[in-house]
Amino acid sequence: MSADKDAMTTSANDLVLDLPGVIFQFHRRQDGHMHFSYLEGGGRALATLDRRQLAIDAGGLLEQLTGEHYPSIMAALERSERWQIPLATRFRLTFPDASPYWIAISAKPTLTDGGCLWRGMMVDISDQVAEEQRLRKLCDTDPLTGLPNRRKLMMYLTHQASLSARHATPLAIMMLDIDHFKQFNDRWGHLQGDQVLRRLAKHTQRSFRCEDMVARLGGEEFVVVLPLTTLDQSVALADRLRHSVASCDFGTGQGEVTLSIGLAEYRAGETLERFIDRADQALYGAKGTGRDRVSTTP
Ligand SMILES: Nc1nc2c(ncn2[C@@H]2O[C@H](COP(=O)(O)OP(=O)(O)OP(=O)(O)O)[C@@H](O)[C@H]2O)c(=O)[nH]1
Repeated sequence: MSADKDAMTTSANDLVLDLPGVIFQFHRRQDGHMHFSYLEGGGRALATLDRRQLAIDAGGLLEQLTGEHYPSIMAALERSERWQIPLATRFRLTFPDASPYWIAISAKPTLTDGGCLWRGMMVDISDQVAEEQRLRKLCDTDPLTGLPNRRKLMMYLTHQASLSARHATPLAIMMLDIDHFKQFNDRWGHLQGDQVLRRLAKHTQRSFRCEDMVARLGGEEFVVVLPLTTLDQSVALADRLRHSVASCDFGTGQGEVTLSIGLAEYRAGETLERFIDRADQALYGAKGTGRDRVSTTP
């Protein structure tokens, strides 16, 4: 028999060991007991799993390995069993001292006397998820400063505004703009201008708590979202930032960079456009009354 023919007649049992994932049969009894009655395949994740334990009782180990994803896996099993629809979900497997694996699972349910049996496969999608995360970060990040961009800002602000409206908690935003930046660029050059934008981004981020988001709206305009902060509190924070920036050397000497800052506190029910516009109007108020100042009014 030729080598080609040998390769074609390889049995399914041999093939399964070389799969880049696993095929399985998983049973859940009505009393909640779960086990894998079959689990074979290749791939990095399977090598680290305690298959003997999973064959006897999978519940504890699954809960331990999937952590915060465990409830959503259980909910997906529940839906699949109740409606007899294919199980299709993804989850993270976490092992001590190793990076987590992302696994996609796809299986067909069959009702049995004592519960439900799923037959299907699990595939390691860690590389794909890492790529998705890289692309998402790229979509959400301003390339010059590394700060969240307008898209990310709007998503965060939408979430914070809804929390503020639901819990009646304060939410403020700070709109900041470098004064006479055109003159700065003209005098020191565009590259030095870029350097100022990068350093100001870092400086501003370091000045706030991690739940406050500093984003670049575009040009020399930045926004800081301040959850659980009233207008009065935001005035104090803005003044502190303004003073620290004015006394900082961004590479061309102290006092070369100053900020005008506009502030607004969210009013439940108003649109985000209106909220941002009020902060913008306040910023124009600060520009119109001399710059290097903080304003809450147009
Ligand atoms: N270096 C650099 N400059 C930028 C960037 N984005 C916008 N600018 C410059 O920022 C300047 C903004 O100018 P203006 O809108 O006239 O505002 P301004 O000169 O700061 O004046 P006021 O805001 O009224 O104090 C323009 O010269 C833009 O070219 C950037 O990414 N890098």
